[in-house]
Amino acid sequence: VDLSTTIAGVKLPNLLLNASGVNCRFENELQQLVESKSGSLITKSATLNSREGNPEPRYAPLAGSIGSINSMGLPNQGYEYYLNYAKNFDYNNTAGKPLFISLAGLSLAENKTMCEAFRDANLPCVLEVNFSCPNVPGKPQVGYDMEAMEQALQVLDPIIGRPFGIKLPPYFDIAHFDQAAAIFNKFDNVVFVTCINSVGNGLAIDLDSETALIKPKDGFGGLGGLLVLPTALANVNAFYRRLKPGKQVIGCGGVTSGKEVFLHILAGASAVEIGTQLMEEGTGVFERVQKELVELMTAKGYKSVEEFRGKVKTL
Ligand SMILES: CC(C)(C)CCc1c(C(=O)O)[nH]c(=O)[nH]c1=O
Repeated sequence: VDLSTTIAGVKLPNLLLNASGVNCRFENELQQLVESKSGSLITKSATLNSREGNPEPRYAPLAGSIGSINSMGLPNQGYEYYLNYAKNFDYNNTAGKPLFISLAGLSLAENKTMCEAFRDANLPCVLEVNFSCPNVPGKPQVGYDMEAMEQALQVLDPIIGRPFGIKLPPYFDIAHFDQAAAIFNKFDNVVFVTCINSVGNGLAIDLDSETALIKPKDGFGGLGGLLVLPTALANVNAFYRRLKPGKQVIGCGGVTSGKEVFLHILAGASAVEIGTQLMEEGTGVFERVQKELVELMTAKGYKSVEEFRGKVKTL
């Protein structure tokens, strides 16, 4: 069974990787991913300067293993740490794993500086710009501001100057799928979108203590895990149907087993990320999920993901 795939011109030995933000802030965590059965790895979204992030508790699993909530606040080592990691990365590593770099500038100027630095370094890593990053205070995140998103791409696309991707928040209105896809179709270097980032501003409350689970933002935080699966599949399929040929979708959201990876591929995903389940289970999740996916594909008679990618049937 062939689980390999190619994204932005780089070959992933298998289509599984971590969701940016989980197990990928520090070099030792990234090394664990290199040594795991993932097909590639992505770094924690970087800002210009290093950040400690929000006060803890800032992540919590939800009761009944239905998902997670987080308001990490972009804790990261600053973009130069990840640039240096990318410079020293062994691109010919035994597993042949490519490296993805996530950037989340707190302003367009920050994103410009970081993209220029990566361009000048001319490394084989693939950039993913996190559009869930905040915009002007009081305005919605860039991903929810179509004008700001297009303007950001008009500035960043020529600077990045080669194939890159965008991490997107979930959309819930068909008109937003149409508007966002129309924007991405204008930029030839935008070769993939990663759907979805966490479902924004949920509130998880503990019944016994009558208290929010996490400290930042009065307990408001992004939702992940199984509970976001249908929203993730919809976003993957909406962009799969709307993006020009040659552009791909990386699926993220709700993956706990081989079953959900299969569904993401059926919806149109070319690669699939694991966040909450990786946080809860550790990097062994990649071997388990890969085995389950192979068993499922074999039971269904599929030898490669191409045979069923995007082939979700409708009634
Ligand atoms: C939410 C932001 C802090 C603006 C960006 C970083 C981020 C975070 C985070 O660092 O809180 N958590 C997520 O689930 N997704 C993200 O993209």
